[in-house]
Amino acid sequence: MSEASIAVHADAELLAQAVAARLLVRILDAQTGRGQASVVLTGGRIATAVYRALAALPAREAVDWSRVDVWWGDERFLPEGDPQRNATQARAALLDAVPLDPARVHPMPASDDPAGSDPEEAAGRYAAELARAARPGTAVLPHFDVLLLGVGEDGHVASVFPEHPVHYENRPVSAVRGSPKPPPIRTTLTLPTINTAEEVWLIASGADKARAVGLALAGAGPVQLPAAGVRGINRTLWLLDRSAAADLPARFRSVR
Ligand SMILES: O=C(O)[C@H](O)[C@@H](O)[C@H](O)[C@H](O)COP(=O)(O)O
Repeated sequence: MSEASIAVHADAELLAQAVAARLLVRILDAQTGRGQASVVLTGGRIATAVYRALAALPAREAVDWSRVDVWWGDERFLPEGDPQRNATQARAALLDAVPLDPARVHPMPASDDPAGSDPEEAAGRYAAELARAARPGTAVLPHFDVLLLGVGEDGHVASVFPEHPVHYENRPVSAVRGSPKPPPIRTTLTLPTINTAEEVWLIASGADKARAVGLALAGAGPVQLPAAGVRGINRTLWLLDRSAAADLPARFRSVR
């Protein structure tokens, strides 16, 4: 498990541009190293701004998009194509603009999925899809090169909310009912699943995130503040704008 490192950019727009450039390089590096890349997307405003910025980078053409696996860290349990679905937003911002192999794009199930409309079963189906892509042997999860997370004002990441029963879920993917952020029903990777990624990037912009970011980096408990429980295997990178970095603990202040 890696220690946190932090990069601070002037404002939300520059943050989105910088994260997009880093993500492009991360994908290229993964493809250079192992012939393919695996990215886990999330939802929310800053993540969508990153996807849009990546779609606008001319160097996106250097990526072999047919060898990129796309997974999701969480999803809002709504019908296919609903504009609030994280997958719908990612498609509009980036995925429809690059030549991905549709077989390597793995959205979480929609609420009107022909296989069934029960969120717990949907979480189970996604876990099975992950397992099918797992490395040979006993692994139940594929390799994730980089997993993106937004951070909520309450410190949630993906759809893991403070004090929510999802913290006690043993399966790799969980249904979430009663989400404090609408819509109330979601599916999410659990924190232990998130923490199998080689790199986890937590992206936050705006003054309303400063408290949660500060508490997470000060070592709050993960049940109270889920962002505090996130660690990538090789790297845990916090990507902040200046407003979100306003309450960093003293030992991190030099990065501002
Ligand atoms: O589906 C979602 O809503 C998310 O995946 C959620 O975890 C999001 O990333 C954060 O709430 C940050 O969202 P903002 O960037 O919009 O604040």
